[in-house]
Amino acid sequence: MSTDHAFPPGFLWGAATSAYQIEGDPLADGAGPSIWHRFSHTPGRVAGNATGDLACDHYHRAQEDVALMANLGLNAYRFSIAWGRVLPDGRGRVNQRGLDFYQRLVDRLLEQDIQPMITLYHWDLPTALHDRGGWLNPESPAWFADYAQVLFRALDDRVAAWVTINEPWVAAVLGHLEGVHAPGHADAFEAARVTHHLLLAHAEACAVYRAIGAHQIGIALNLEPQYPASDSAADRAAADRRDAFINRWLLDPLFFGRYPEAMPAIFGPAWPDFPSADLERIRRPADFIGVNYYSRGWVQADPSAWPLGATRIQRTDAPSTAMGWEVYPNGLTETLLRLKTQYGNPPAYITENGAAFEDPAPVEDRVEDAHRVAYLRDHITAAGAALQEGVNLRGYFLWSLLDNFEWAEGYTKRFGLYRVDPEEQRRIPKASADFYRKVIASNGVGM
Ligand SMILES: OC[C@@H]1[C@@H](O)[C@H](O)[C@@H](O)c2nc(CNc3ccccc3)cn21
Repeated sequence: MSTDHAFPPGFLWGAATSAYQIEGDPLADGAGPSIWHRFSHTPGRVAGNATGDLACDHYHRAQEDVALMANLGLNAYRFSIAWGRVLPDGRGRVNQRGLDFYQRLVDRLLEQDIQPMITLYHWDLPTALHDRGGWLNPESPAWFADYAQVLFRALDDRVAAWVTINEPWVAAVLGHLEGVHAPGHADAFEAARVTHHLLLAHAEACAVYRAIGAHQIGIALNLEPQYPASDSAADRAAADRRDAFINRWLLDPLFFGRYPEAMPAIFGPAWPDFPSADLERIRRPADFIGVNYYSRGWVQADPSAWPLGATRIQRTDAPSTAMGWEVYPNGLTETLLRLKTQYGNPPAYITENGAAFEDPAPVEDRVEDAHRVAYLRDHITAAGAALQEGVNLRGYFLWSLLDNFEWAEGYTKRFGLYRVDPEEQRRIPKASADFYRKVIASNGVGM
């Protein structure tokens, strides 16, 4: 069978980044601090006590980075807006200099025929709102809708697609249950309410957009297919629980207006009785689903592992990335096919896909990242296979354009097509950049 999966004309080939991970200078021009600024400046929270103060200095190098995107041949670029740059207090007063940065960025992208896809929230809540309860506050969906409206009015004439929230699951579970992401809470009673308010925030922003917007709006979910480590009934049940916990917890309310039945059993008393009217609002039809795919879960039953009684185990007989995530391209095809067979085949974008590897040192200003080239080739081929099965896939956004601030891992994990070291700020091309340029030029993976 040919592996040359031709993609349809108009398919979007993009790259993805987020504000806190690449911009640097988070308090410039009157910006207000975010929970990631506070978290990364708290000793011991991030590897090497790294912060986003430098990152890729994109706030001052945006023109250079847009030239890189044009040189790759991207026809789309997914980036996020730092809420605190636009609304330093999270609400009310607009910081025009912060908004102007994004106006200029959008205009530069359009000059290069690169379509902007803007993520409104990629985890960097203003501390001013966190100090009022943050996503635990029932007012938080309204705060988000007001912020979204400011951006819709300022930019919707030039922006093809909006993503409301990036990975509500990660924001809630890593930030409020496991405590390894900002704001660093480890409270069983927070994650379910934070997730619910993030979904309501998505719904309220969609409602505002329906009234004033003219393009597309969606949400980006981290979707990870779960497989039992053995065919034992215990492992199969554990994989089902982890599938509900990671995938269906978000998919089912967004598409069916209900949470999976497993959730109250998983969380017990920490699972509130959510009003059905809320679920009806959450079920508002967004225009597309964003799929952030990296790997699959290989799941073993483990009664000691609260709250699931299941753990994701590292396979020793399969290749994995520097994050310890198994390289499993078929999981991308299976995840996309699931959206077709179980969730009504909605318009979908792969809003993130990529890998961190221990890249070799640059030689003559180039990095030979053969592992990443292989990962990308296999996953783009897997996306093409899903298209051939009738999945309503509209685009692919590679994570990431640049090596950047990888959250709690700091700068120790590199996902970029270009190598960046914060202390010197050069953009050193990798072999994967050349590979991706060829994929875009031929609209698919050849041979
Ligand atoms: O880790 C790579 C990227 C990260 O840099 C992005 O900001 C974020 O959107 C992102 N999401 C995933 C997949 N989900 C995930 C699961 C567990 C921990 C962290 C992220 C990977 N990534």
